[in-house]
Amino acid sequence: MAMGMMENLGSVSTLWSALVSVLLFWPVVNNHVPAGLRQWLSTMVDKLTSYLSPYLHVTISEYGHERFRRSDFFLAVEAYLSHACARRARKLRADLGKDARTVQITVDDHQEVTDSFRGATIWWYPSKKPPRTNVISFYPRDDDARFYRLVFHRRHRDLVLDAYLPHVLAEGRAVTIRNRQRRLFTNNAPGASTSYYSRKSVWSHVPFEHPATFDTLAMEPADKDAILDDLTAFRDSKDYYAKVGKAWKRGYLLHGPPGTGKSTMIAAMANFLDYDVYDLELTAVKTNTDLRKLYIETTGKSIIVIEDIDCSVDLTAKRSNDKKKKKSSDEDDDDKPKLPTEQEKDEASKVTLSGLLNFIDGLWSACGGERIIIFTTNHKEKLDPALIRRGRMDVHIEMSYCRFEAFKVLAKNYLGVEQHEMFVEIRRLLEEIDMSPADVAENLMPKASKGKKRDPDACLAGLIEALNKAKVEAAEAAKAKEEEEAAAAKAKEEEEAAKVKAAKEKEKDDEAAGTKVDETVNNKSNGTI
Ligand SMILES: Nc1ncnc2c1ncn2[C@@H]1O[C@H](COP(=O)(O)OP(=O)(O)OP(=O)(O)O)[C@@H](O)[C@H]1O
Ligand SMILES: [Mg+2]
Repeated sequence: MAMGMMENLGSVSTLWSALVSVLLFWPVVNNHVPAGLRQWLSTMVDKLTSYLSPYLHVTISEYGHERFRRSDFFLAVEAYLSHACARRARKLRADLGKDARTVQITVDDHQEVTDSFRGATIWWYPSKKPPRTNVISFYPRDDDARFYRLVFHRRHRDLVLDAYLPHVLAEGRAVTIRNRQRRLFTNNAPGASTSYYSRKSVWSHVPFEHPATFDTLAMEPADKDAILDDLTAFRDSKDYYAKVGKAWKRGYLLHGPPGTGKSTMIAAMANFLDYDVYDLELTAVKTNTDLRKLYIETTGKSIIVIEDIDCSVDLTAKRSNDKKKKKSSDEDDDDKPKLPTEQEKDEASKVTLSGLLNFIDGLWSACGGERIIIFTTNHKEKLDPALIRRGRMDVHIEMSYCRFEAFKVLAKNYLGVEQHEMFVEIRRLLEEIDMSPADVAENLMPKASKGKKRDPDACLAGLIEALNKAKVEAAEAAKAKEEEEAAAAKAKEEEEAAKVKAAKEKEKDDEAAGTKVDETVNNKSNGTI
């Protein structure tokens, strides 16, 4: 920021600057004086105007201290002005947003806009550095860099510098976040490179446009409210996490049978929190180092997801093998340093459980905050307890089969029906039959092939039919299982009986053999054979 006098804003400052321009800048603009004299004149103008004018100005440059990166402050001001003041401007600029879909409206260069803050009036003036025709710049941006200049009365100096500018920064950032196109990142796309040495980004992304929300998510209302409360508390707890010295992150484990809404829940969470989603495919990560790099390249306000964690890497087995290996090497420990074997080298270059634990909560989690980590699995019991203990996976959410309350949400979403006479029957069936919300939803969809319009009666009748069919199938499956178990038990019983019989026969044979030996011994002692 540079402070000094302003030339052309506000009624009083306009007068000053017009006067100054006419008297002093005219020859400068026309290049009628040599460069050295021009600079001296310019300095004198600054001194004179700052002495005489009651107005101060602050300049916010597009490239700040960094030559290749647009200053965050500049971007925040741009967003703030578009949001708060553009309505009052007469000249606007329209650009294509970063996502190349939305139109971004900003205040045009040289277009004055006014803002007021706690009784103070502030004039904003977007502008552009004039090109320096006789200078060849190494940095092309030097010649077309834009800047914002704000002008205010000097009696508001403290208010503007201490309160207004921080307010503009915070508001501008909030607007940027609200307007941004959220993204779905993946490490398993052709454009992404997970190699540590590659210069390419390790993530590639597409716009995140999943329509799921908590309103459309079918689950018990009490469970849903508990999750919403937890997410809200997390989002608003920046200060709390800082106070207790914890990285600002939270882990969720979503477990349950297929089709119960785990992936849908993740999308609903991302939409609720307005976060990006990083879909981490562990099987595509070669080493722990690559895993670390992936973590470092995630940004705040994001959800990092590892789906089907039990299938991704055989982490449990690896750790127990490691333990066994360690034990056996301890046993024949002869105090000699050993070089790693080829197999050990190979193991070291893979993603291991400890690598994943580091990923979740190690040193690396210190870089930035506001991240949610979600694992999903169909088999919670297969996971290593270390991976899902509280503190890593803070909340365990069981996604279960569709019961009546969840069904009501689906009926409302899919059919627009909140009450129906068939609900009583459906409630009874759902209480005794395990059907996933995905299957229930499928039955509520109109059958396109029949070319029918969405008819709630037909859809609900179809669901009842499907539930009854599932009931019969479940009964048959249970009967078959029972029979299988009975057959297995019978086979085991027979096996046991055969074993007992064989043992008895052996005993009998042994006894018979023993009598024969006794007789021989007796005969020997009597002198007869
Ligand atoms: N609880 C639910 N609420 C609303 N829709 C659901 C729910 N569960 C499943 N669905 C519907 O079923 C489809 C499949 O659900 P989803 O992919 O979320 O299941 P999942 O639990 O992730 O399954 P998997 O374990 O196989 O990954 C979704 O597209 C959604 O339309
Ligand atoms: Mg899923």
